[in-house]
Amino acid sequence: MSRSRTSPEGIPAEAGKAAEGGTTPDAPAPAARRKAAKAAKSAKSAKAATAPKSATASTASKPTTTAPTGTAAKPAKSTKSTKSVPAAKTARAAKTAKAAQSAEPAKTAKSTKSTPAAKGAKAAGRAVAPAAPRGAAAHATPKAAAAAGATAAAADAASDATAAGLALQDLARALDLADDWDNPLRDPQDRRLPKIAGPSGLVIFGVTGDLSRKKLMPAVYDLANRGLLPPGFSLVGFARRDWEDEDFAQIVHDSVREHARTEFREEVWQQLAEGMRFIPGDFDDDTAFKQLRAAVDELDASRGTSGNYAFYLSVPPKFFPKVVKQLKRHGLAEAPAGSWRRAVIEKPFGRDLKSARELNRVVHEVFDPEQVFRIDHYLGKETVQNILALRFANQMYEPIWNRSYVDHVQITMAEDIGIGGRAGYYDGIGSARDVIQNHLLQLMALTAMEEPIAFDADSLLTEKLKVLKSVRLPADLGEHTVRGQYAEGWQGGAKVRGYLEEDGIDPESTTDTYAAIKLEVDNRRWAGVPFYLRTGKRLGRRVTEIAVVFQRAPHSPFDSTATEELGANAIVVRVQPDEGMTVRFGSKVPGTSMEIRDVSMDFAYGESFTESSPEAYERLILDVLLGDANLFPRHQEVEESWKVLDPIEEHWDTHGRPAQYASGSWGPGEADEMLARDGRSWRRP
Ligand SMILES: NC(=O)C1=CN([C@@H]2O[C@H](COP(=O)(O)OP(=O)(O)OC[C@H]3O[C@@H](n4cnc5c(N)ncnc54)[C@H](OP(=O)(O)O)[C@@H]3O)[C@@H](O)[C@H]2O)C=CC1
Ligand SMILES: O=C1O[C@H](COP(=O)(O)O)[C@@H](O)[C@H](O)[C@H]1O
Repeated sequence: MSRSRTSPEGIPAEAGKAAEGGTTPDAPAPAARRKAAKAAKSAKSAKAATAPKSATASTASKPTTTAPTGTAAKPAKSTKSTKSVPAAKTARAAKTAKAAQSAEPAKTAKSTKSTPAAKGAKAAGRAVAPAAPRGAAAHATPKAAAAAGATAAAADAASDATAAGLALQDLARALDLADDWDNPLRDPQDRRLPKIAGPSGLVIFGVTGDLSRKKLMPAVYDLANRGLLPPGFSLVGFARRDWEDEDFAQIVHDSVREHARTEFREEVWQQLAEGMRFIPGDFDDDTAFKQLRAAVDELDASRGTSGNYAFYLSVPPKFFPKVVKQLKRHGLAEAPAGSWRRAVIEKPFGRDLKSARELNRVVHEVFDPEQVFRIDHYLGKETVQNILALRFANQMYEPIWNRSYVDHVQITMAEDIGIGGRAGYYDGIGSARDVIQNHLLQLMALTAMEEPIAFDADSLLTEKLKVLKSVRLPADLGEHTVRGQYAEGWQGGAKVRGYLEEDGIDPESTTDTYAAIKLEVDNRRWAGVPFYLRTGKRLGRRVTEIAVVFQRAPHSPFDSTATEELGANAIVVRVQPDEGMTVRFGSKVPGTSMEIRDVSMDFAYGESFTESSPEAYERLILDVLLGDANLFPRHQEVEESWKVLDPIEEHWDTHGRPAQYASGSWGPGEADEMLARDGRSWRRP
C-alpha cells in the first residue's frame, strides 16, 4: 500500500508509539491475543468478501486518544464494528494477529527489526503502556500522523475482536491477504518520528551524586514521560548508601519532582518506579557487584530487559578505570547472545593526553570502541546540533563562512555560579580542563569543520578530527592565553566568596576558574582567522554563544560620521539560555541624515517552535539506549583536544598565578588586554 493511502488524521497515542523506530518489550497479554484473534477473523471475512484494494486507510482513521500510562492500553473504541473495517485495515489486523499469536514475551520485543505486524500487535495488545509520546503523536507531522494512523487502524481492528478463537490456518490465510501491505512507518530515512528505546535498563554508578540528582534521574523520567522508554525499562542505582529499593525510589522521586523538565504524572512515575533497584556498595566491593549482576538477571526475567544494559559512570573520574574493571571481572561487560552492553563515561576523560590514553586503553580492554559512549553533554543540546543544520542545510551562510569574510570567532561559555559543592573535583582541574578541552573545542570543531559526507558518527568524527588536528597554538602563550580566579564580589544581589575562600579549596590553589585562549585553524578555509575561546565561573551571567564576527565592508560610500556607531556584522548562535540565533548588521536610523547603527534579527526557539527543547541528557541517554553514537566524542577527538590544551596547561604551571577577577564581572582585565593587543574586544553577551 502506498503512503498516500494512509490517513493524516488523529493518532491514538499507543499506535503512534508502536509506529516509531524502536521496539517495545511488551508481551502480548491474553486480552491482546483475543483481540488479535478477532482481528484475524475480520481479515478472513474480508478475504471472503474480496474487498476492493482501493479501500483507503483514511477511512479507518481515528481521533487522537491518549493512553494512560500503567493501564492496560485499550485502543480507541470509535470504530467498533467489524462491518466498518475496510479490507486494507482488516488485512493489517490479520498481520497484527499473527504477530500477537506468535510473539514470545521479551524475545519479540528484542529485535529492532520487528515486523510491522508485531508493532501493530504491540499497539493492540500492550499490557502495560508508557505515557503517550507527546512528541510522536500529539505533534506528529501529517506524514507521521498518517503513518501512525495506519497502525492505529490495525490496533482498532484487533480491538474489534470478539472472544471467539481462531485457528492458526485461518490466520495464515488472512495473512496472505496482508502480504502486499507495506508499512509506511518503516521508512528508515524518516527522522521525524522519534525513536523509542527497545527493551533495556540503565545502571547509574554514582547515583547519589550531584549530576545524577540534577540531570540524569530527571532525564530518565522525562524520557519515560515522553513515551520514549520501553514499558519494562529498569533503573539500577549503585552508591555507598544503606538503602532499600524503596528508599532509592524516593530519592529519584524527589529529584524528579525538583528537576524534571516535563510535568509530573503519577502513572508514569509508578511504572518507572516498579523497575527501580538499588545496590549499596563501594566500587571495591565484589559482593556489591555480584548483587548487581543478580539484579540485572532478575530484571531481565521480571521486566523483560532482555540483557540490554547501559552502565553510566557518573562518578569521580579517578574511579572510571576501577568501575570498568569491576564490570569485566563480574561478567557485566559481556553481553549475553543477542543483547548489548554499553559503557557511558562522564567527563573529563583524563586530565591530559597521557592519562586520557591510559584511560582509553583500560576502557578498550573491556569494551569495544562502539560500546563506549563518552559524554559531552554540549553535543546533546539542540542549539549545538543546530550548528550543523544552520551551516549545511542552508545556502546563505556557507559562502561567507570562511577567511574571506570572517574576521574572527568568539566562543563564550560564561557561568554565574561558583564551584558549589564540587571542590574535590574542581580544584586541580580548573576551568580549561573542565570545559575548554571538551565543550568549547567541540563547539569550535562544529563551527569550523567541513561538511560531513553524511550525518553519521564516522563522518562527523572525520571532519571534527580534521579541525582539531589543524589547530595551531599561538607562539607566545603568555600573550595569547589568560587564566583567572574569581575573587569575592556581588552576584545576583548577594555577596559571594572568592574561590580561595570556598569550602575545600586550598587557599594557595592556582586552579583557574576563568580561561581565555586564542587558537587558529591552519587550513584553507580558516588560515589567519583567530578563534577566541573563553569560559569562567562567577561571571556576569550564564550564557553560552558562538559569535562569528565579520570583516568590515571593503569600501564605505558613507562619510565616517554616518558609520560611527556601526559595529562588525556578526552571526551569533545563542546556545543558551536564550536559545536561538542573532544576525547583527547595520541599518539606517530613520531621519533625514544618513546615520547607520547596529540592529539585529533574531530567531528564537521559543517563538518558532511550540515544544521546549529536550534537556541534553535526555537526548544523550536515549541515544545510548538506541545505540546511536553520533553525538558522542570518540577517543581520537578526546586525545586531539588534550593535545591542544596540554601545552597551555604546562605553560600556566610554570608561569605565575591566575589573575583575580571580581565575582559578577566579565573576567580579568588581562583577558580584555589580550584581545586589545589584536585590535579586537570581547562581545558583551
Ligand atoms: N555535577 C555536574 O554538574 C557535572 C558532573 N560531571 C561529571 O559527572 C561525574 C559525577 O559528578 P558529580 O555527580 O558532580 O559527583 P559527586 O561527587 O556529586 O558524586 C559522586 C558519586 O560517586 C559515588 N562514589 C564516590 N566514590 C565512591 C566509591 N568509592 N564507591 C561507590 N560510589 C562512590 C558517590 O556515592 P556516595 O553517595 O556513596 O558518596 C556519588 O554518588 C564526574 O565525572 C563529573 O566530572 C560532568 C558535568 C557536570
Ligand atoms: O560540564 C560542565 O558543565 C557545567 C555547565 O553545563 P551547562 O549545560 O549548564 O552549561 C559546568 O557547570 C560544569 O562545571 C562542567 O563540568
